[in-house]
Amino acid sequence: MNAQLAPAAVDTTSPLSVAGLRHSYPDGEVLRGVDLALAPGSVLGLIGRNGAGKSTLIRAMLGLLEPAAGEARVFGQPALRMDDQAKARLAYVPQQPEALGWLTATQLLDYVGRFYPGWDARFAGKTLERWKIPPNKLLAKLSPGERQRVDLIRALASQPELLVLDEPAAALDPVARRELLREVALRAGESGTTVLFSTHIVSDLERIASDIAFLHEGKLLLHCAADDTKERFARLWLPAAMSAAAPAAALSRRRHEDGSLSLVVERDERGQWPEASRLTGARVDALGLEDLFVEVAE
Ligand SMILES: Nc1ncnc2c1ncn2[C@@H]1O[C@H](COP(=O)(O)OP(=O)(O)OP(=O)(O)O)[C@@H](O)[C@H]1O
Repeated sequence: MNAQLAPAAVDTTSPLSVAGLRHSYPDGEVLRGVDLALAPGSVLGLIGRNGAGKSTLIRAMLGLLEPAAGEARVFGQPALRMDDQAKARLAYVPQQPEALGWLTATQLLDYVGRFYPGWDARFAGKTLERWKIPPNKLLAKLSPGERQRVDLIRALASQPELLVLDEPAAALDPVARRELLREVALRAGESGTTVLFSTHIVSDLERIASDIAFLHEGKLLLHCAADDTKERFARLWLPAAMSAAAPAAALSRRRHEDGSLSLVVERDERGQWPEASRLTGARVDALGLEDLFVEVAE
């Protein structure tokens, strides 16, 4: 478990990792020192509010953007200088579909399939049908959801070892979203595919993520096993008279109109809640993932 991660050296055994990543746009700093390494076969859900920097982080992790500082590695290689073999082992679906609007879905899939040794043409054909994509319509004329589904089919049919999806559910209806999540979970379970997906839909995380990373104001606030969150974090409520006893280390702190305090707290290394929770009148409430996200992101 890592809350407020300390800077780390890049992990060369991880399929995808970054250390000390910083990046700024003219409007200001977006990533302020991110360290993150995916375990092989894990499904990491990257969550954060709109504009938190998720897409920027993903692009930097894949070498599509040169960060101001820090290092990203894919299969142990520097992301900015990945060789073709490494590129063929990964699939990335960006939030915005790539151009190529003059091709039909069938043409696109036939074309890109040639570049991947493990291309599963049968899966591509069957899924086009199952996901009801008009195979012979120009991509430019498809709806955003249909277009996104073509990109997802393209990513999955290449049978990647590493699958990176930036807001994969953004343009999908609930049925398509559920199908996609099922497919991703299947890949991770059966083929050991390592998956990174960004989202702000907490229920998607709960469905398939083995790990979650929470990006907030350019930093990773949490990075832990998804199942751990209920055990490790809670909301501590202290009446006004006890607010001076509030622990200094809290992931969030909110003062109510009556002077009472709500804090998101974490168990210490001995598994104990902060001392203030044992004061008479203090209350510790369990926090679901959605509550945790809302409390900390506010
Ligand atoms: N090319 C760019 N030039 C300037 N600013 C940018 C650029 N790309 C992103 N930004 C800014 O950087 C911040 C982070 O953007 P980013 O797209 O990485 O966030 P995000 O977490 O993926 O957001 P969302 O959930 O809304 O997709 C935003 O404030 C955005 O306006």
